[in-house]
Amino acid sequence: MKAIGLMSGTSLDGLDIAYCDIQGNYTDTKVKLLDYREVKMPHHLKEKIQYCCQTDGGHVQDICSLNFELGSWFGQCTKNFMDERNITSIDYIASHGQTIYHIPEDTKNYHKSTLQIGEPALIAYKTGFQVIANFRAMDMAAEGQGAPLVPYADYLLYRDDHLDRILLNIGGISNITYLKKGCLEEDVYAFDTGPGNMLIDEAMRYFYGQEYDCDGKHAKRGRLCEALYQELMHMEYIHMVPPKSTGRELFGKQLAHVLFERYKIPADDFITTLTYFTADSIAYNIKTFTNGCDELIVAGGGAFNRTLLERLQSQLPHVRVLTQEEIGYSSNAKEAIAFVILGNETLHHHYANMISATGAKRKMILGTITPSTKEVFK
Ligand SMILES: Nc1ncnc2c1ncn2[C@@H]1O[C@H](COP(=O)(O)OP(=O)(O)OP(=O)(O)O)[C@@H](O)[C@H]1O
Ligand SMILES: CC(=O)N[C@H]1[C@@H]2OC[C@@H](O2)[C@@H](O)[C@@H]1O[C@H](C)C(=O)O
Repeated sequence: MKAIGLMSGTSLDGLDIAYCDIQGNYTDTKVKLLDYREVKMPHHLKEKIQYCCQTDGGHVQDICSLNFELGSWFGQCTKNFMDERNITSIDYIASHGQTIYHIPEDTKNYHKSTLQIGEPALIAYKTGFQVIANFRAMDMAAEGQGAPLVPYADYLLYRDDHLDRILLNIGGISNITYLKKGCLEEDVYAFDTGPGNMLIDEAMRYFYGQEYDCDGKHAKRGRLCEALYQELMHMEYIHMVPPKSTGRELFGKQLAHVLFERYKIPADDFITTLTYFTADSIAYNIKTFTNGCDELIVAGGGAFNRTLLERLQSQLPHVRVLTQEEIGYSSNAKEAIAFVILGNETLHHHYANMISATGAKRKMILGTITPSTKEVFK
C-alpha cells in the first residue's frame, strides 16, 4: 500500500508529510520512506494554536473554527505535496492532528482527556482519499494516557537481538522508548521524560524574536545558572514514575514566562541552562527508569541542536549517542512514518497501543476512519 503520514507536533514548527510504501502488518511490517516534506506553519495559524492551548486563551468558538481551519490547511498541504510529486493515488492518509490540550489523568475538576484537532473530513474532501485520525482516543477509553503512541512503531522497526536500544525523540516534548535486546512487546517501556525544545524555543522567542536556537549556538555561548537549573531539575514531573505523559500545559509558555520574571540573567545563560536541563532531565530519566542501553538513537528537531546532544553524551558516557541520520533514517520524518504504521494497523483491524507505555487496560484498535470521497466525485 501507499500512504501519507501527517504529523504536526507540540513544537508548532510545521507539518511533516511522509509518503511511504507499507507492506504487511504488526511484526511483519515493511515500511519505506519514498518522499518527505515539511511545510512551515504559517505565523497566523501558530498564533491561533498557541492561543487555543492556553487555559485563559481560546474560547469555544476559537477552537471550533480552528479545527476546520487546520483541517483545511492539512488537506491543502497534502494535496499540494501530491501534485508537486506527481502522486496520483494513495490508499490512505494517517493524520495525527494538532494536540491542543492533554489531561493524562483525572483531576479534581477534569476528566482525563486529550484533544487533537484538524478536522479529517476536510483532509478527505481536499484530497479525495480516506483519512485515519484521532488515534489517541481509544487508548484513553481503555484507561490509558493516550500517549505515547510511537513506541508501537519503534518496537516494530528498531528492536534488536543483540543491542539494548533507546529511541529518543526530542520534539516539543522529549520521549523515550526502551527496547532491551531480544525484547518482547510486553517488555517495551516508554514515556515522556519532560521538555524537548519547548522551553528553549520560548526563550529564543522572548529574548531574540527567533523560533529556535539553530544548532545550539546560543546555548554554546552561555553559562549555567545553578539556581534556575536546580529549580527545574526538582520539578515533580521529572521524578514521577512512568507511565507518564506531558505537554505544553506543564512545560509551555506559562512556565517559561514565570521563569523569565523570576531570574534576571543574561539571555544566553538562560538558553544554556534550559538546554542543559532538557538534556539532563532526559539522562536522569534514562538512568533512573531504565537499565541503560548500548545505543541511544535520537530523532526530532532536537537532534540538530549540537549543544543539547553534546551535553546528553557527557551525561551518558557509556552510551553511543546516534542520530537517525547516522543510521540512514530521517529525524524529521520519524513520527509521520510512525503514524503511517498506526494507520496501517487500523486498516488491518489490529491493535496499535503499547499498553506498557500508555497504561491502558487493553490492547485496542486505534483511530477513526473518514472514507474516501472519490466515489462521490465520479
Ligand atoms: N538546526 C536546529 N538546531 C536546533 N534546534 C532545531 C533545529 N532544527 C529544529 N530544531 C528544533 O526542533 C523543533 C521541532 O522539532 P520536531 O518537529 O521534532 O517537534 P514536534 O514534532 O513538533 O514535537 P513533538 O514530537 O513533541 O510533538 C524546533 O522547534 C526547534 O526547536
Ligand atoms: C498528547 C500528545 O500529543 N503527546 C505527544 C507529545 O509530543 C511528544 C510527546 O508529547 C508524546 O507523548 C506525544 O507524541 C508522540 C507522537 C507519541 O504519541 O508517541
